[in-house]
Amino acid sequence: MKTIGYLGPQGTFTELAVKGLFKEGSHLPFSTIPACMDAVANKEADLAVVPLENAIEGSVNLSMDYLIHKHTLPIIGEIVVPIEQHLLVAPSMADKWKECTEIYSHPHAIAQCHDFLNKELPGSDLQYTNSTGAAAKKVLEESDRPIAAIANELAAQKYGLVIAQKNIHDYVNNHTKFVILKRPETSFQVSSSLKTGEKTTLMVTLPSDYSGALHQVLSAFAWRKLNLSKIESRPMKTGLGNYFFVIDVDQAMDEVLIPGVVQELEALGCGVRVLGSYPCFSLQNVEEGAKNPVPK
Ligand SMILES: O=C(O)C(=O)C[C@]1(C(=O)O)C=C[C@@H](O)C=C1
Repeated sequence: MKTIGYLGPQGTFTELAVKGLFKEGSHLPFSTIPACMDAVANKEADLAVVPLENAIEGSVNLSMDYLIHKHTLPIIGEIVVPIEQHLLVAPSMADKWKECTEIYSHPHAIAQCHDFLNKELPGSDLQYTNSTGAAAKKVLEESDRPIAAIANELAAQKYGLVIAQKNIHDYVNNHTKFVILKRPETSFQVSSSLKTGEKTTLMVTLPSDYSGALHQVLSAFAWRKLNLSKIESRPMKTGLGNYFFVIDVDQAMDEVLIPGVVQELEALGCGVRVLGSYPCFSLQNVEEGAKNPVPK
């Protein structure tokens, strides 16, 4: 039976992703994203599920940077989860939620709700936690104080809180993409009826900064008619102006086209690392009850 590490505690969106995709195996919460990835590298867990990108707030840089700079953990799957942020308070604060002076949540969750917070709770202190689940737990632990958490329905159930305001995220179509990581030497694969497609993710570094360098990189994909669904630059952390690119190709690794791109880029002097070629899944059309199961 495999152990799946996730960003905990119970009641996070990452737990929803894990519960949606893995019907078997034991689910092990970790309090930070790095701890989750360390657990796979150290063989404490077989797989890790961590958030990578949100539709409103963009990339979860901590996950991406840790993957690039700390551990070489291949991506073996991606799962997209619809995100509904709610304002949770202790039952005694249900009718007095406007009196809350401190709002706790993960930085991404707070960023998804800035309009709501400005309008409904102006002047409140925004306090960052490692996850939305940790924020809900904090509200339970300090239920005698006027504090609230931004978190999901599962967290409300788990920590005995009430939803004072539902769907407080500023834009509809809020989704977060999570990736599933394994150790290089293991051979786990993820399969599920929730599959929506396949993807290959490459990390590319340029040999030096010269005019047209990125254009040359992109042409290697373009003339092969390989569709890219994402390109993002992140600092190499070696000095100002030094970047690497993370490129998502809209198809699985094949025997000709993607290896051809890799060879062409290497011939140009680029560094190329395949971060993974993997199936993509989505919880978008899963019924509410299955998406937000009440924890046992
Ligand atoms: O805190 C959680 O519940 C998480 O799973 C983390 C996370 C994130 O890192 O973006 C995941 C989804 C939401 O976008 C908010 C927070």
